[in-house]
Parts: sequence; C-alpha cells; structure tokens
Amino acid sequence: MSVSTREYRASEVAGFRRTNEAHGGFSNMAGGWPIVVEGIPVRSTEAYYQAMRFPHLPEIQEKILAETSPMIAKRKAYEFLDRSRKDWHDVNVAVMRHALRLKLSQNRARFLELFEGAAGRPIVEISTRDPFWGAKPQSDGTLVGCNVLGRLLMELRATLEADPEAWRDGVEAPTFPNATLLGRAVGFTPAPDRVPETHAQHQMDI
Ligand SMILES: Nc1nc(O)c(N)c(N[C@@H]2O[C@H](COP(=O)(O)O)[C@@H](O)[C@H]2O)n1
Repeated sequence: MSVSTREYRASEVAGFRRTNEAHGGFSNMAGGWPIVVEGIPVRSTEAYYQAMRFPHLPEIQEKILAETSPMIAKRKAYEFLDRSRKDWHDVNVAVMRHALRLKLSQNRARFLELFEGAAGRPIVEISTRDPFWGAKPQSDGTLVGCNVLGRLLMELRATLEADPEAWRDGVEAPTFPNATLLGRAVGFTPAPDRVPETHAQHQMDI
C-alpha cells in the first residue's frame, strides 16, 4: 500500500472516532474483540500490534499483553518505545494487516456485521491527532489523511467481496520478519472452530 494522503467527504463515509459510537468496533481500541495467537490469548488487536514492536523482548510483550484495556496496552508499549525493533516503520503496516485478519477470522460474524453497517461507503478512522492511521476533520467538511487503518479495513472488505470464504479456516503466517510472540514464532493461525483438538486444550490450559 502506498501511504499517500486521501480526502473524503465526512458526510459520505462510515467513520469511526469513539469505540462506543457507530462503526466503533472497527477501532483497535474497541474492547471485546479478542484473538488467540500461537495459543496465547490477546485481548485486542491493539495489544497484538504494539507487542509486535518487541519480538526481541518477550518480557515487554508480556507487560503489554497483561494490560486489560487496548489504550493502556498502547501506553505500556510507549514506555519502551526507544527499544522498538529497528525496522518497525518498515513492518508496522504489515503487522496491522495481519492483526486485522486475525480479528476478522476469530470474530467473523460480528466483523461481517460491521462491514454490513458500512456497506458501499469508505471506511475512515476520524482522528484530530493522527493523519497516518486516520484522517483529520477539516473546516470544509472533508477528512484529510492517509487513513491507513481505514484503507486496510477496506482492503479486507474487498478481499471478502471477491472471496466470501477468505480467512474462514484461519490466517496465513505473517509476511513480516521476526513475527514472534512470547518466544513463539507466529505461523498459520487457525480460526477458532478449526483449532485442532490438542491446540484447543492447550489454549484452555493457559
Ligand atoms: N492514542 C491513540 N488514541 C486513539 O484513540 C487512537 N485511535 C489511536 N490510534 C491507534 O493507535 C494505533 C497505532 O499506534 P502507533 O501510533 O502506530 O503506535 C492504531 O490502532 C491507531 O488506530 N491512538
């Protein structure tokens, strides 16, 4: 994805700013969208994304994953920002893409409802502070920014429109290097109803 600036008409988008408003489930800050990666329960895509800054520091990943709120998980990661992997800005969009696929695959019915609620409209994270992941409201009624999170969500939607079975069985291994969570290399992640019996038992033991 080329990270270029986009302009949207605010009145025409499925925009999300707060998690408790319409389309708020698209936000990584929304609670109640857990995932499991390599048998490790992760409370939010935000926690997974932020943890992936530190594949070389599992003790920091552990602290991030221990936080119960996505926002606090981000704040915890920011305490160690200067120890982020050196290639973070080369891989962070790929990390987010992987996180969103996991969120969809493991919360499929509810995620499809979110897409239904946004049907036919551009999906935009509205942010007054962050024109990279979102787009900023302007006085002329437009939203301007790279909207990378919204565009990744639209990419997911387009793939599902072309192939409704996409990620039904699970999510392919990440394309970015050093995809390691608590010392476990992240590989193919099966959807919850496709987890082999032995793995399911392991997840319950954690
Ligand atoms: N601090 C903050 N508050 C919010 O309400 C937000 N929606 C965000 N943005 C989200 O933060 C993630 C990106 O983190 P980095 O800036 O790359 O560390 C991503 O989920 C954005 O949607 N931030």
